Amino acid sequence: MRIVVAGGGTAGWMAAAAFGHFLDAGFTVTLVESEEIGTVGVGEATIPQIRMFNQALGIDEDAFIRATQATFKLAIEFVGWGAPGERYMHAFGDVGRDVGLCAFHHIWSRGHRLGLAGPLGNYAINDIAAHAGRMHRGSPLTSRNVPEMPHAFHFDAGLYAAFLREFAEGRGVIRREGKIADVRKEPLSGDITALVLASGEEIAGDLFIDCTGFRGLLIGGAMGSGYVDWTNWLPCDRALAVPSGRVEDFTPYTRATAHTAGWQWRIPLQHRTGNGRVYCSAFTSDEEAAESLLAHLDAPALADPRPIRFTTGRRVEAWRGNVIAVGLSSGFLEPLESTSIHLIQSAISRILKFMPGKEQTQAERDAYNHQFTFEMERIRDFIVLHYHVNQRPEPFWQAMREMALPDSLAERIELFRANGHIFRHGDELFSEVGWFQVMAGQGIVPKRSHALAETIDEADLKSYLETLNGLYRREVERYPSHAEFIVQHCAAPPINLGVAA
Ligand SMILES: Cc1cc2nc3c(=O)[nH]c(=O)nc-3n(C[C@H](O)[C@H](O)[C@H](O)COP(=O)(O)OP(=O)(O)OC[C@H]3O[C@@H](n4cnc5c(N)ncnc54)[C@H](O)[C@@H]3O)c2cc1C
Repeated sequence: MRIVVAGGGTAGWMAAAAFGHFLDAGFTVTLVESEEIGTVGVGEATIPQIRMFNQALGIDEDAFIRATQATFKLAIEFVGWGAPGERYMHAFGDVGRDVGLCAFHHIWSRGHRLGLAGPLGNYAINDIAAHAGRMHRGSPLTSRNVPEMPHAFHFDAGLYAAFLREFAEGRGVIRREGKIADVRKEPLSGDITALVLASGEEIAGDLFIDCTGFRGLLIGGAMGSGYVDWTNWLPCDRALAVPSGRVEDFTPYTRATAHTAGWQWRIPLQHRTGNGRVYCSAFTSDEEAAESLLAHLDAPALADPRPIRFTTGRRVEAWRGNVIAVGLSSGFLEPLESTSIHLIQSAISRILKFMPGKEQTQAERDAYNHQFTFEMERIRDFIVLHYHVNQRPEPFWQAMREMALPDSLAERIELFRANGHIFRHGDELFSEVGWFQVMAGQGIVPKRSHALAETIDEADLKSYLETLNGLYRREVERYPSHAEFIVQHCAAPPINLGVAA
């Protein structure tokens, strides 16, 4: 069985690394990439699932951090999303602890209504550690009543692809440099039989993984799988990315700050900080966006802002014929919750589960595409939630507030407003805890408390919340600072990136 991966960005090299690691005799894996075309070069914040990918491949975490100039990530801080000046964290891991059958979010909501609860983040160890700029890995130091802190990473996308390339080539993946100019097809089935490079060389295969980025060269170009456009719900269509100088005390969290017609990311790495502005071209100009981006850096820019254009949405079919799209070729959701690299990982694990043979059936493709669509739509809803529930005054934000929502999201918000219920649907990515942090963080208050939360004595409720907060705070005080933790375990060699004139 010959697998051909088209494209060598994050998606291409993650796929090649996984195939090289998990598939042995009977499979060959060839990756084709073009240095001339290059990669999108962004995608530097992740969610904790990336650790499962690294662990499955047997990658040592500290070696990976050193190789990619990575830092740890415990949360995303949202600044100005509910209203200008407000801020909250979407922290990884649990918030509080359930009491019997009563979920913590119901307990907190009642405490909040009675004026007995502090901010939600007081009850999430990741939030407390992120605010304090502290880091710890593994079992808590003091007490088994304190949870572990799940973490992810910020890393340099270019260094990550290089790291995975070395890993993949070490496991037999063959890399071919060249520009894909055409494809050969089997006349009856329409399946691709070979990629034709500009040099005339042909690369034959049985299964083609399209990792050609926004171009979607194989899935869209050769196979004609259309695109479902979600611009009506997520109208931001441009981004500007710019690195800035290293900050000494880097935060263990990503920051996403709302601005006039979009938002700005800040991703601190060991050697520099990644920044970018995502914006809606119907509400602001490229010049305004660039000026505002540069005015909100916390260190000098190291280059000129790099423009990127995109259309939010997904492929109608991510698997068509013998082509499966992975990464940006399969669709795009803006990086507000750092989900794209996770979607790559999830697609790779789905491909490995299906592991199509030479004879592929439509039933397999339908099942795969159904799972892909479900996953994308749920994440889409989560991102739309951030935009929709706002009290910001600018025209862009008013339009976001007034837009008609996808039914699946409208139902979810209505249920939460009524009595604080949140239910995870199937194996969607974000749990009740994630949905709750964003709903509460952006100011949605349920009208009624859950009946079980109502039965808790007020004094008990107060003492329970105080105990949890005290326990987590005392634990976090023992942890080293994020910067100290990195020095102790995984400091990367310094890189001098210089400062743009
Ligand atoms: C503004 C922005 C910010 C983002 N931030 C995040 C984030 O914080 N976290 C996150 O998880 N994700 C983020 N993403 C998404 C993330 O960047 C991508 O998911 C990731 O980089 C994967 O890209 P890719 O490999 O699919 O495409 P690319 O990186 O574009 O790679 C495409 C590859 O295909 C090759 N190619 C294309 N055409 C040809 C051809 N004709 N012949 C040969 N080779 C060809 C290219 O050379 C390249 O190697 C962000 C995306 C954008 C746009």
